[in-house]
Amino acid sequence: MLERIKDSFTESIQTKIDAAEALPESIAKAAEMMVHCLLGGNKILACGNGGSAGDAQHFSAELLNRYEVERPPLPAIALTTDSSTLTAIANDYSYDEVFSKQILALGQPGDILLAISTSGNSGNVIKAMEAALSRDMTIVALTGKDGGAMAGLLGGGDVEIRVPSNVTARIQEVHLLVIHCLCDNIDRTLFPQDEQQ
Ligand SMILES: O=C(CO)[C@@H](O)[C@H](O)[C@H](O)[C@H](O)COP(=O)(O)O
Ligand SMILES: [Zn+2]
Repeated sequence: MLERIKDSFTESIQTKIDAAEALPESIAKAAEMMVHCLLGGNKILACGNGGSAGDAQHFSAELLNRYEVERPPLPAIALTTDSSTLTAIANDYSYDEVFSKQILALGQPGDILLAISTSGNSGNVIKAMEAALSRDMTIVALTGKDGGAMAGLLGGGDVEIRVPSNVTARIQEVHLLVIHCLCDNIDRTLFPQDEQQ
């Protein structure tokens, strides 16, 4: 078991080293899109399943509260938290529509969907992307593996941040780092401070 634990650390570190080579440009582009969105008075909607639902909530909490810099709250909504809405949509329609119906209600042109899936194949995240596109929103997709069906839905104005790994847990571990990089970029672009490095 000790060996398995050490192997998990090694694998996680290696995935982050690989991601540090592959992802900075797409993370910077996503952060730029988010800054532009927020400066325009728009908001960011986030969704995902399981661990990725936690990531969506982690992201919205950093924006609504704060990341590292003292600054005003920024507008973001995790679509994963309202159990009444989620159960009603899943019960009356289908689980695939739990995010898309919320986006059709709340999404405005210029808003961003942060769509998180390690496989890129979660049906409700795919439907969320379709709903976002129908609302003239742009998409930042956090994926892994081969990008799945999500990769094929993205247009030129969207960005995919695909973690170079086939292991769900390792991909999730990098997704969290990517989310913190996005928050850091947003903070430092919108609220530059002398004492920041
Ligand atoms: O956290 C984990 C696995 O580490 C799980 O809860 C995982 O997020 C769930 O199985 C998700 O349903 C996987 O969905 P996805 O990443 O393929 O979109
Ligand atoms: Zn997990």
